[in-house]
Amino acid sequence: MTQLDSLRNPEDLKRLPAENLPRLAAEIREFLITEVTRTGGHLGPNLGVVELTLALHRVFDSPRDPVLFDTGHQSYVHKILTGRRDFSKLRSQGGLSGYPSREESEHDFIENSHASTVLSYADGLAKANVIQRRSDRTVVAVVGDGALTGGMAWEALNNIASAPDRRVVIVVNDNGRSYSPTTGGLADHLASLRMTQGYEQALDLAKTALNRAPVVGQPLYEALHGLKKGLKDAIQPQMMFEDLGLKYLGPIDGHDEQAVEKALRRARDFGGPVIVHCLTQKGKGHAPAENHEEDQFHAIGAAKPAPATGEQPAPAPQKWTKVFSREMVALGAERSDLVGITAAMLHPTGLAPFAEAYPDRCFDVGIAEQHAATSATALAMGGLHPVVAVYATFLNRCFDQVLMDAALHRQGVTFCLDRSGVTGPDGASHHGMWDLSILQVVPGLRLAVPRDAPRLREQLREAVDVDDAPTVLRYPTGAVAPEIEAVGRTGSMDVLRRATRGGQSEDLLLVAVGPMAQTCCEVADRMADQGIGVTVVDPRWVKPLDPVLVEEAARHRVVAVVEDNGRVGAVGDAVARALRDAELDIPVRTFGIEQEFLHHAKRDDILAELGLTPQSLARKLTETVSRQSDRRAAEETASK
Ligand SMILES: Cc1ncc(C[n+]2csc(CCOP(=O)(O)OP(=O)(O)O)c2C)c(N)n1
Ligand SMILES: CC(=O)[C@@H](O)[C@H](O)COP(=O)(O)O
Ligand SMILES: [Mg+2]
Repeated sequence: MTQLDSLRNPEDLKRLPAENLPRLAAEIREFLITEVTRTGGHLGPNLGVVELTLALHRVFDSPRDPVLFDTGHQSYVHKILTGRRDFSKLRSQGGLSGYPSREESEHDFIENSHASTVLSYADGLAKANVIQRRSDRTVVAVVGDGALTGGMAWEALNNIASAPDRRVVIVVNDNGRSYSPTTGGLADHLASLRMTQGYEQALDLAKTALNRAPVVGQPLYEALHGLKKGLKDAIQPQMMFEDLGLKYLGPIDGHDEQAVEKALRRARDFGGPVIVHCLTQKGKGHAPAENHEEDQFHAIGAAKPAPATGEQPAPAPQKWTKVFSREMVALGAERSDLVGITAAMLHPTGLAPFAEAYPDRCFDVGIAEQHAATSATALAMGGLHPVVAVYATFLNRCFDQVLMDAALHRQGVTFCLDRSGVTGPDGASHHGMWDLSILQVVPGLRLAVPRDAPRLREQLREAVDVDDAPTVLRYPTGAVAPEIEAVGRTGSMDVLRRATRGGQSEDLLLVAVGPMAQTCCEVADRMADQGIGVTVVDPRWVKPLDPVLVEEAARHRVVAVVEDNGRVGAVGDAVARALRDAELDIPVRTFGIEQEFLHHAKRDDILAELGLTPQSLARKLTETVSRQSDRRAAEETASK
């Protein structure tokens, strides 16, 4: 039986002799490498917190002492130690979430995978403990060096530091990386702390060596020590936190489980807010991850089945991100005013090649979308055209900045939202199902949803040519959709299928939003087989809607809109409002994501569950057209 097999809960862990822990850590690493390599997931971050999580659950009493994780992608070890070891369907339908899940365990608190929130939760829970006189409980928050570059973290620190009676232990999991090396002044500061620790070790080595050296040894060591003291004073590494009123312990080797335990016990017994600064390595213990320069296996895909003997592996499909990435590099050569901005996701958003080609024109602001949006507004005011590349779900973080900075000041900022719509394995807080709704209310903002690669290229160019309003493009995760050429264009709207019956009044106008064009064309083909005339259009720019869409609708009996976004307040509602404003009494059906938090599963499986498939849509719309025809026939009969 392995050590891991003997563990059922944190109590079992607490009873383990310390000398057993290195072997347990090795077993956990082996488990993570085996399981996550097969399923895909955040292997690197979790390999980096094995000893740290062991120490957390040996020192604190979860869930009485809530153990909170920022972003939550590094909570696999926490799950293993709290009785969840079936990783067979990790991040898949019916399997474990890749983040903490309140439904899964009483030991889990934060399901939101948006970074930089954990300290706010810690502050709130600590206040609740004081008010409810739970003075013997400690709130523990694990926050990464990347998450600490988010503004919310400092709002929370400001509050946590203001009350010395609140028992909060902040564990800074400092591996020097978000995906790429963490950027910014804070990152430099943390680096200086790491250096301090490096100096401590170097000095210890020097002391040992020099003490052996006759005569010159001791004086030389004193000189070195003076240098280090001076350097330490000069950098004042821990002073920043202590000046805030937070006790600082560290830096500590985050892979020395006993050292972390010792520091955590000190922090717990301190009885007030304490920072325990742990130095860790992303991907620790797995050389391919440790040596992976781009992101140390921050998030890996599921292992692909080996091709049958003799077969060549299928070429990887082109991704939406790659199309954006290449067009940005091309545009960067044509436009010296183009600048790129990322919120700590240079590679995942595809801006890395642009940064490589134009290093002075690309900025990684850290996990700070709000700062990204407002500093982009100022870059535009300064005569440049910024392109802010973020995941669609993270745009929520800077909605006010889009509204009250970029739009209010009518500045030409282009936001490119990758991973829009249903994403899949990252669950509720990662699906990009909000932007088509929330952006509808932003005055002057223009919103494009390209249906395929040529349109992404075309509309990115159209967007960066707009210098008096924010523009937004949004596209999904994964492989780019097949190209669909228009059979005509009226205004800025592409016609993809013209109803076959011709004549004044066609059965159905199907408005395809972006990549849903492929599904809508299949719907039209299915319905044509039933003798139903369907026109399919792609508005391309869904805000503002081109008036030609209303004119086209007037020639149809039913209008339907299909979009990969929450239904409420999105494009479907905008089309319905435009028809009402034109006093057109035509029924409008809107198809999209019901306004609920979606679980984790494969994108295609979720789209099928939502009924956003050709089969389901054709069936529903055939019924709608039939009911509308019957209604019209009845009205005609009644009017005779
Ligand atoms: C608001 C927000 N923006 C971007 C992301 C994408 N993201 C997920 S993890 C991560 C890096 C986190 O770095 P760190 O906090 O240091 O944790 P580590 O992965 O190093 O353990 C980022 C940028 C996010 N989850 N939330
Ligand atoms: C935790 C987080 O926000 C990211 O690591 C995310 O899981 C990556 O998603 P992609 O795999 O779509 O890049
Ligand atoms: Mg980090």
